[in-house]
Amino acid sequence: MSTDKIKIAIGADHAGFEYKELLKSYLTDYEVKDFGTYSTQSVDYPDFAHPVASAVESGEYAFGILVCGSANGVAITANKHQQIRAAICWLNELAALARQHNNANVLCIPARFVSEDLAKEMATTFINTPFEGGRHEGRVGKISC
Ligand SMILES: O=C(CO)[C@H](O)[C@H](O)[C@H](O)COP(=O)(O)O
Repeated sequence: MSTDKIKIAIGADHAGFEYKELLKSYLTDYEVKDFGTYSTQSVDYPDFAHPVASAVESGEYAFGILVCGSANGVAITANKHQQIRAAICWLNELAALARQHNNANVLCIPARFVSEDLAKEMATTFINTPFEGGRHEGRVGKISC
């Protein structure tokens, strides 16, 4: 039986693994697919950011959440995908603005720089904040070369 839950693709490297597990347990109102990594063993973040970005880019998943130590690596990787707008957020207001102004579809969380509670708050805010459109529509449209 299909669910009507919002579909979320989540991924992390070893530095984001524990936050990914925390978010999976927290985001029970959504259909969350875990693209790995699956332990704290050192791995390469592109190996997990690309599959999440592709899953969102395909349209199968509404949003992606990527977690690594600084969020820089996963964001740089995800933004290589033409249809991805990945935003690094370290304040809840930034998570809201990424959706409102940039129509971001991937949230990148710096696990080594934010609390567990803030990570959970940002994820919920990101998923539930609509894009404002209006003056932002044209700007976002100019992002893709
Ligand atoms: O974005 C990153 C790298 O640009 C992430 O922060 C990685 O999680 C980090 O580089 C991992 O560092 P480590 O010393 O290999 O754990």
